Amino acid sequence: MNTALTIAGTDPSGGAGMQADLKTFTAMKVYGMCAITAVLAQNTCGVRLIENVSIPMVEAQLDCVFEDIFPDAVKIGMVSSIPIIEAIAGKLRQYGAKNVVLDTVMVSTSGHRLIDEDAQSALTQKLMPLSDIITPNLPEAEALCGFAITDKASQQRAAEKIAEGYGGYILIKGGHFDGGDDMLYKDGRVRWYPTRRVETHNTHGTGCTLSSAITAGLAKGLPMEEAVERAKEYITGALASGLDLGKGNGPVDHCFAL
Ligand SMILES: Nc1ncnc2c1ncn2[C@@H]1O[C@H](COP(=O)(O)OP(=O)(O)OP(=O)(O)O)[C@@H](O)[C@H]1O
Ligand SMILES: Cc1ncc(COP(=O)(O)O)c(N)n1
Repeated sequence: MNTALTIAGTDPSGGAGMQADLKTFTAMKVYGMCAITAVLAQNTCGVRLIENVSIPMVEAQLDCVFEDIFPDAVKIGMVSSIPIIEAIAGKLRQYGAKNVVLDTVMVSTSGHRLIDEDAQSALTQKLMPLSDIITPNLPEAEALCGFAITDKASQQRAAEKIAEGYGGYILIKGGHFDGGDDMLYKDGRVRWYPTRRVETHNTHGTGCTLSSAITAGLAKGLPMEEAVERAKEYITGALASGLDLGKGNGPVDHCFAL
């Protein structure tokens, strides 16, 4: 069985963070593992409290995984502080982690900041160089490229700008364009993944789910373009299934195909 590790924060209501990642790994028949960076009190309505895990605990969790069950792919989700980012970068380098997917989590759907403002540059300087793909949404891509993205042409220019300091794949998700398409970019090559828009407010954790589905595909040995294609099919199916839970933006149905 192929194996995947997520390094992420928690969501006790089960729709985002490591809970979403592990459900996605399981639904895609990959053995899922998890190192927790922060414990969050959150639900479909919003984030109430965040407690970062200590650095020795982050490092020890990663040692436990890498020394025992070496993951075929690794996803990095919420990493909120500079010391946590540095600890993760050190361990990924020490163990030679492969197939690294970096979901550049900055702000939750509910508008809560999930990364310290001063940690954003550590994310780009320390974790991006270790990643095979980054998966920013539109606001995150704007933060990375430094200008506004208003249409497909500027979405592509943003990827070109981000690529000036980064050699991996860049997937700029178009979800925040009200059903815009996702764009995969590398070395001047562009591939668009059309979005079949689902009319729903239940979108909590879509970014987490898409990036962990890509991670599962890479763990199975799929080439990047195919891993993104399968992941896009998976998130569309999970949204379209019609699960309706919670009082806010509900979770997607990770188990729609089981
Ligand atoms: N209503 C929708 N219908 C179809 N696909 C959607 C919808 N909303 C989001 N998606 C898809 O879900 C994926 C993640 O999208 P989005 O751009 O919302 O990322 P995100 O902002 O990181 O997600 P999150 O809500 O977890 O923060 C993309 O592939 C996007 O096209
Ligand atoms: C632990 C954790 N990681 C990531 C997200 C972003 O997901 P969303 O933007 O859908 O709230 C989240 N809410 N919680």
